[in-house]
Amino acid sequence: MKQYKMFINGEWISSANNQFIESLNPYNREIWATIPEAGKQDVEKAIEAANYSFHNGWKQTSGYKRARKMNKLASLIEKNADKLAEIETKDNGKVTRETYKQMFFAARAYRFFAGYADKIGGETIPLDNTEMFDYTVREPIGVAVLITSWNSPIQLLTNKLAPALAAGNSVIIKPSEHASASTLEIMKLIEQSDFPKGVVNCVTGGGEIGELLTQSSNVSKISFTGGLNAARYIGKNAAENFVPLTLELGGKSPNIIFEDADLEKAVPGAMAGIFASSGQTCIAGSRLFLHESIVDQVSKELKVKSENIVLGDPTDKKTEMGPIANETQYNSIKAMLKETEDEGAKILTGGLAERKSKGLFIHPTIIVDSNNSMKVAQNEIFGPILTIIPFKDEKEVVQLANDSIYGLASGIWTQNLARAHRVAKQIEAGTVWINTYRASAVQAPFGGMKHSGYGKERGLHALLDYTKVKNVMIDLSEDVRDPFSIKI
Ligand SMILES: NC(=O)C1=CN([C@@H]2O[C@H](COP(=O)(O)OP(=O)(O)OC[C@H]3O[C@@H](n4cnc5c(N)ncnc54)[C@H](OP(=O)(O)O)[C@@H]3O)[C@@H](O)[C@H]2O)C=CC1
Ligand SMILES: CCCCCC/C=C/C(=O)O
Repeated sequence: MKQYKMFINGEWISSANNQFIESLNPYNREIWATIPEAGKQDVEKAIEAANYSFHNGWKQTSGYKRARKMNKLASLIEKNADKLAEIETKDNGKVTRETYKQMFFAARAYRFFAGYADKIGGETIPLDNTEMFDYTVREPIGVAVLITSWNSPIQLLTNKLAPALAAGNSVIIKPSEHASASTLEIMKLIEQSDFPKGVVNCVTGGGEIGELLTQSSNVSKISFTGGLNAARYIGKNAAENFVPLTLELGGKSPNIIFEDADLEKAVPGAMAGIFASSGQTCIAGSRLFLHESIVDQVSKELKVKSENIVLGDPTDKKTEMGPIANETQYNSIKAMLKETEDEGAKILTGGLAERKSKGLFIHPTIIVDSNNSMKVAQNEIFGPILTIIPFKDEKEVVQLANDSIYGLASGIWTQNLARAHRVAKQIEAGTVWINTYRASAVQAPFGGMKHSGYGKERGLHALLDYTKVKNVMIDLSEDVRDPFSIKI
């Protein structure tokens, strides 16, 4: 049994009250590691360490020096990709064919943001009064709290940590209690990358630890990936202390296939949208809108293909879908499937079939005879459940696609260029994929609209979200000013 420790102020520590959480492998349902369960004392220690490091050196460190450490971290991630992928898979059941690739994507992100670290400049601003000189500087915000979910711990962490460090902030990380191990493995690499102690801290434990962190008046930025309920608490806490917030929340993303689409590409695209990661991804294309003329053909193809998906050991390269990441999520998916049947929608394939192995498996499931108002089409399931909804024309499908509280991602499949742009313009979502789905790039800003959150991760937008702008105005004239009137 592996016994992890937390990383606070450059030291590896157990929780002050010696409590811990057990980590369960969702494939064999064996407890394989223990993680410290932090208490108030540990949280306070992390906040103090992060503030001390920020004010005593880190905020004055040059971008070039920050970049060198980040590039070192990137190389270490690449070197340890196998091990990191294996640990992440053990913790959340995501297939290693994806987790392994994600490690190189993470390394790429650290390099991308490292490239920006020594280029965070300001602007000189021409004023109406030409005897005044005005410029801006971008400064790090201070101590950032980074809270992540269990579905892709390293990727979600990287989306936050890379821009936060590039901009010169100190951080306190709180991974999900369901999958903290890979984040703690990253802390080992942080230690080897020569970041000053206290710049990167990681406290582990449940939601109450996140609550304590976000209630603190000694943090200056919060970035959260998770669900709506926790986001509401965090939003209130952030508002109490006027702390800027980035929220990456859920989705119920529309994937639209028009009658003129190249179905050879669109069908695997629809599958990538919902069955990759066993559907446990915020960008899941869980609502598949099919033009009425292709519903029968595409449904049949999807049924056959999804019944051939290889479920099994997530560490086996041949496995396409691993287990559901944890018992809570597994039970929540099962409850939603039951509700779907009660609502009168039909399960074309998959559903609540008994699992043959010990693991927490849910078969790839396709729902038909449903409409966009049903709960299965409105509630985020975070599992391999695809709802097929027919549509008549462009106008109707845009209205249906936007009829959701969420606005994270979307897909459009068509060979008509004008239609692709027209629909992209009308869709209320932070990401629109055209003739692809679940494609990723470190340069492209990612983040939701509506209840999917606000703020951006990845790309230059993410970096700027970890900076604050200061304006400096200098009077170059020899004038003695009128004290009782504004100077313009
Ligand atoms: N937009 C995006 O980029 C992504 C969004 N998500 C969304 O995340 C959700 C699923 O993740 P899940 O982990 O179950 O979500 P939760 O909101 O339950 O948890 C997310 C993180 O927040 C912590 N947390 C829980 N309650 C609080 C609180 N009151 N204050 C501070 N922190 C808290 C959790 O701790 P703990 O788990 O230890 O209790 C965890 O670390 C889905 O809605 C999904 O769509 C997921 C991936 C990507
Ligand atoms: C443009 C894609 C960004 C995805 C960020 C979070 C998703 C995690 C996952 O799919 O596992």
